[in-house]
Amino acid sequence: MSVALNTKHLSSFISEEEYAAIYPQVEAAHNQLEAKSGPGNDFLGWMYLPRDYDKEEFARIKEAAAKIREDSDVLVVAGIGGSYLGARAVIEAVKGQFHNELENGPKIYFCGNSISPTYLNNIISLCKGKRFSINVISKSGTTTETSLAFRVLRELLEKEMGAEEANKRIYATTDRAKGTLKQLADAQGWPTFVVPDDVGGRYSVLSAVGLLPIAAAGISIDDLMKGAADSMERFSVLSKDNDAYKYAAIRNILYRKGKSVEILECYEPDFALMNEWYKQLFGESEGKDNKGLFPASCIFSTDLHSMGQFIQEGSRTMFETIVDVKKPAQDLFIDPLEGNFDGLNFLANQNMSIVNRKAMEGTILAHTDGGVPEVLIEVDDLTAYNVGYLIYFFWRACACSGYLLSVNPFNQPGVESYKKNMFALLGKPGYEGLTAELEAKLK
Ligand SMILES: O=P(O)(O)OC[C@H]1O[C@](O)(CO)[C@@H](O)[C@@H]1O
Repeated sequence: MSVALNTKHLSSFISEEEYAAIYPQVEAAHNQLEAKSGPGNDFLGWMYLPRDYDKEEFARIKEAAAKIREDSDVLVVAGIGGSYLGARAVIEAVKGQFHNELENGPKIYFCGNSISPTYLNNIISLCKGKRFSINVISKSGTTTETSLAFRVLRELLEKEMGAEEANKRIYATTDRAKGTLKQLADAQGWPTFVVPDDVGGRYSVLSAVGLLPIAAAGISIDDLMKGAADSMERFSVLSKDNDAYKYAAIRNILYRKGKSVEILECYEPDFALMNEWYKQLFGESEGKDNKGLFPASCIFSTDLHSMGQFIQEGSRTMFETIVDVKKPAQDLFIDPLEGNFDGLNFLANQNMSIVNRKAMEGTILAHTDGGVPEVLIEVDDLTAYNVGYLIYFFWRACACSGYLLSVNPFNQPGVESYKKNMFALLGKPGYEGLTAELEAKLK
């Protein structure tokens, strides 16, 4: 099985009776999802997306990706949140963090995911003098971070390549009909791709939002979708053996026992952006109505040397969910060293992945002794197929987990507060009433 939940380290934290007691609630959450009767039911387009996706658009995505790979040294992807994280997460998980340095295809850079002028200047430097293309991604078409970066990069592209050529190198992924970006794209004749109405940002990686940059990175989107489709077949069925639902149940049981932080962990650094993707997925879905597990993340053994002390002995508020990647993309045989000057010959004559595994096993036992529940999500490897599989697993689990918590897992009203204040402080027309009040608070 590509992805499997392993609960063997949980026996001292959760009893069989507790699993049985929460099951009727899992059943109710499942029924709400399938009947589309729960809160946020207009955002359930992800549920059967790996089967029902737009095949004609999928073919256009592949064509656009092939063109980008042919005519571009650089692809800049402008987007934030769900319009950023999934694409980067899949690319780094499958191709590795150093894909830009090690692969022959176009370099893929992401921007519009902050308001840092330093970051954007660096992106400009990476594009200047290169044959570059832009994929601007925004469902709303109005997100400040994305729009600002896109405005600057579009100008650069037009200056470097002329307006006519620039128009052939801008790919807009946005709403089917509404929004400034859609209007602009139509007026300029840019190829456009659609963020489906019923798919929210954090559930959009398997739409054009993620698929175009992922395909441009040379990853098989067929494999990615096949993995997600197989995962959908398995995790859309109600049963006590449904690992996605069981994971959701575990999260809820632990939350009710005062474990208010979940740390998603992996012993592969290439998973770091998948951690970030997970944080948006669960954070925006569950953190509302003064409820929710705080989604945190670590890469081990790296963070064992920074966060390890806290996890072992700090306040007992967290549990750990470890994504156990069974087979690394590459292994490394450790040769013995004559003289054993570094004292490391006890590690020799085996693959480095074994050392990584022993570090994981030792840590799990130590943290369990420290009172931290340990959940394992086992995945064979980080190929496109299995990453697609994992994505759908987390989607299903998250939706169920949100309903178990009695929140609407598909909205994110809280995100507007910072935007409103920022606009007022920047003097955006329409926000004048708030400006003086906020400025007084800042004095
Ligand atoms: O695709 P858009 O509309 O630019 O939004 C980007 C992100 O911003 C949010 O709406 C939050 O501000 C996220 O939910 C979303 O993924």
